[in-house]
Amino acid sequence: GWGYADHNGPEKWCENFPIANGPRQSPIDIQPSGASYDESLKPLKLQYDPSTSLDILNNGHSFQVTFADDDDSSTLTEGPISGKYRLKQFHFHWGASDDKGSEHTVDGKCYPAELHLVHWNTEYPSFGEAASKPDGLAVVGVFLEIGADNPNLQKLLDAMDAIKCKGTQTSFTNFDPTVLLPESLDYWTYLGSLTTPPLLESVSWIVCKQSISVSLEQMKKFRSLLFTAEDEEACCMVNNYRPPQPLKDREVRASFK
Ligand SMILES: NS(=O)(=O)c1ccc(-n2ccn(-c3ccc(F)cc3F)c2=O)cc1
Ligand SMILES: [Zn+2]
Repeated sequence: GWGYADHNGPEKWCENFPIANGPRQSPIDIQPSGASYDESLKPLKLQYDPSTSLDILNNGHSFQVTFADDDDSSTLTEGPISGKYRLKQFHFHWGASDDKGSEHTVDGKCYPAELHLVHWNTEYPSFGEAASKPDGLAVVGVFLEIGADNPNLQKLLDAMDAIKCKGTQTSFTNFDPTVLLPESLDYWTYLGSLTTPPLLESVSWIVCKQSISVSLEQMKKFRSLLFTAEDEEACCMVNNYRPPQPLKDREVRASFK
C-alpha cells in the first residue's frame, strides 16, 4: 500500500492514483503576495459539540480523532463555502525534525506540523458520497509552530500511548477541537484535493494564516508514534507529509488585507 517511504511515497502515488498529476492537487506553496484579498469572503463559523468526539486512531498514516456525523452538531459554515459542512475527523502531518512537516508552505516556509479538520457537505448523503464531488469537502488547515507547551494538545498526547501502533484506537470523548484553533481565523482559500490517496479533487482548502504553538517535547511525542503494526519491525511515524504541488490554473484568495 501507499506510504511515505521511498518505495511507496508521494513520488510513486501517481502509479496507482493518476489524479496525483491532476489540475487541482494539494498541498500548495501559498505566496501571500500572489493571493487576492476578497472582501466577499465571510469569517469562518465553526460550531463544534464536544460530545460528538468518538475515538482516536492510528491508521498507519497519521493519528486521527473521529466524530459522530449523523446530525449537525459539529459544523463549519460561512467562510468561503456555501451551505453546511459536518466535521468528520481531524488529524496531523509532521516531520522528523522541526524544519519540515507541514504540507502547505508559505513563501517556501515549512512548519513542523499541520492540523487538518475535515468536513463534508451535507448537500450529499454521506462523507463517502461527498468525497467524490468537487464541492464535497472542506478542510481547515492550521500550522503548528515550535514555541511554548500547548496545553490544548495535552489530551491528544496523553492518548498516544494507547495508539502507538498502526490499527490501534481508543475512546476519545468530550474533546472540543475549537481549542486547537488560533485566535485569529484569517485564512487563505483555494480549490484542491485530499493530500493522500485517493487524492480526490473535492476539497475547498481553508488555511489559517496564524499558527498555534507546540513545544519541542510535544513534537517528540508525535514522533514516537509508529507507521507499523505491533507485529512488524517498528518504523517511526514521521515525515507523513506530501510536498507542495503545482498551482496550475488556480487562484488563492485571502480573507484579510
Ligand atoms: N490530508 S487531508 O487532505 O486532510 C485528507 C487526506 C485523505 C483523506 N481520506 C483518505 C481516505 N478518505 C476516505 C475515507 C472514506 C471514504 F468513503 C472516502 C474517502 F476518500 C479520506 O477522506 C481525508 C483527508
Ligand atoms: Zn491531512
